Amino acid sequence: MKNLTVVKVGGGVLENEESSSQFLKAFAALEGNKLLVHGGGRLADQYLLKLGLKPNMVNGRRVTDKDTLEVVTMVYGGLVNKQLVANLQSRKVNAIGLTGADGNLIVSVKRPSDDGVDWGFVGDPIEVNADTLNDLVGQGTVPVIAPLTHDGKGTLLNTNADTMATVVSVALARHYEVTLIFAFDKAGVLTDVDDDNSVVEKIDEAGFAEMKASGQIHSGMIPKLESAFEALNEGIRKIRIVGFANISNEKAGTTLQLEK
Ligand SMILES: Nc1ncnc2c1ncn2[C@@H]1O[C@H](COP(=O)(O)OP(=O)(O)O)[C@@H](O)[C@H]1O
Ligand SMILES: CC(=O)N[C@@H](CCC(=O)OP(=O)(O)O)C(=O)O
Repeated sequence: MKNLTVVKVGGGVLENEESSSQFLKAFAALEGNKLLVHGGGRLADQYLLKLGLKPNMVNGRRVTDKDTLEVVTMVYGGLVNKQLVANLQSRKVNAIGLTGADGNLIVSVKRPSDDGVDWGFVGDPIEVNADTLNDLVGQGTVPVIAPLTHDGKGTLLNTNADTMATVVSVALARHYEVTLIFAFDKAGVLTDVDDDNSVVEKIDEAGFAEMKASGQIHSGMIPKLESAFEALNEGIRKIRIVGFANISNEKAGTTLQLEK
């Protein structure tokens, strides 16, 4: 089977021009088939505030009312996605920018209200059109996917970018040996979130549970690891969580392990 590297890059990297450019340089240099899933949560926060709207995150996911959906559609599907594509084109990577609605790539269902949270226009993916992505990759293009999906009835939905990367990787595992890399603004999973020298080299689900219980792992790292372990259990060959400039360094960052 052919290899494919799926990279997810988060808003912490993209909100800063220098880190964004450093990441894109490293991504452009990756050899072989590749695909990029991007977030942009922190940029969405900035634009929401500029427009007088209040960001509302619960357990790492954004409560998305109608106004917020309009802003995230513009920020993720427009500004961030197209800037990434243009930057990659300048590096001779033939990127093609897509949301989950384009080519019917990802269909999702509106997340039901739970624990008293009305999520609004948040989508949980139920179907990924892996064949279309496979065709694009096969043509030598590099899909760049924004964290927006659709319900098949005309409504766009906001979907967590870590979840997008996971479902895309799992769906493409039918066609490729997939390596999934979460690139972000820390060196990896850390025992001390303020110390980039405290990288945990390998983590399994028991280790994750322990670090979560002790409070060493918190906030955005919880949903990231939850979706990453789901992908590992569904047959993704290798999953790494690593600093944005080190994606091609096999030894850098944290590698997820199946329970022994
Ligand atoms: N143990 C940990 N190791 C590294 N980062 C952690 C840890 N616990 C919490 N975090 C936080 O998780 C953040 C990454 O999650 P998130 O902001 O959702 O990422 P992204 O930028 O990829 O969207 C880090 O910036 C860090 O503040
Ligand atoms: C439903 C939901 O939470 N959607 C996310 C999508 C963007 C994202 O995940 O961006 P990062 O990777 O930069 O965090 C949000 O709007 O924040």
